[in-house]
Amino acid sequence: MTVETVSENRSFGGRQLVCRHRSSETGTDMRFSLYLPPAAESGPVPLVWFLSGLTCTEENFTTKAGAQRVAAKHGLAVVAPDTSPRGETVPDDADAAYDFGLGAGFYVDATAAPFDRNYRMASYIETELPEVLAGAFPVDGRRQSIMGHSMGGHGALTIALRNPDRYKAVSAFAPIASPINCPWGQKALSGYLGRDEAEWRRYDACALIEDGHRVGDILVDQGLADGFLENQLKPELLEAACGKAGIPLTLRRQEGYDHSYFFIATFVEDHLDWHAERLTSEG
Ligand SMILES: N[C@@H](CCC(=O)N[C@@H](CS)C(=O)NCC(=O)O)C(=O)O
Repeated sequence: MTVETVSENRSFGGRQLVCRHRSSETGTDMRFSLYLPPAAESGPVPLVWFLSGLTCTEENFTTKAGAQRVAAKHGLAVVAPDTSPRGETVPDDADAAYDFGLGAGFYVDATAAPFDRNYRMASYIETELPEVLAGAFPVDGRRQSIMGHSMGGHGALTIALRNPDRYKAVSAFAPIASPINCPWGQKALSGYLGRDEAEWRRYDACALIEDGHRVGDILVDQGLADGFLENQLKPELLEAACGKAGIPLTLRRQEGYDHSYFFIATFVEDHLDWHAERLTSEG
């Protein structure tokens, strides 16, 4: 499997890469960013996944979150994939809206035409990209964790809930708590999966928890000045689902913070500390 380096920059003693490869899942070229800390020079390091939100590419988190310093401190690799397949032949939203299609893959495997050909972001993140990374870089597949923002927070929670043995930690910034119960999610799930709502449940963190899926514990930060809080994000639904299931959820409601990367950059160190603690403890 060929992985091409698009750019490389030294950062906090490590390497910030942007890479491109051919994806068999999406049928397109895909880009991701990968930070390798100085510790990766001497052997495989734990790998943290960051899944981004609507409109993002691999670039937003990489250039705005300031994660490299903390990742270097803990000896963590951090991968930030793109949020959808892209290219001339990839179908987009009929109105080219920002919340469906390009830049809005929602981390599902689409089953509805014409999206089912390319929009296979669940399998891409869960299966294909881990293999690509393990084959090309000094990352330790037995020590992985996952976090994300907004649509990517939904992705991180749902992927962790479906693969509890794979990820040793999960956290989210302003996640879409229950896509079944918000306009962004309803548009995405009906467009990618069709109208049968039973098929939507494996892509909804609250439904997965209701259906018996479990993770060890969850950290969520949510800004209280986030314009999407009430209509789209609804952390109270995750709080209720975790409460009922007995999943320890640390939900921090942050006064005055909005939905932007200024919010993420403020708390990214707390999240990487949380991940490092769980990635480096035995068991
Ligand atoms: N463009 C949309 C908002 C999209 C949005 O806020 N995207 C978030 C993720 S859900 C993001 O990370 N945007 C890119 C950035 O801030 O760099 C709007 O105007 O309502």
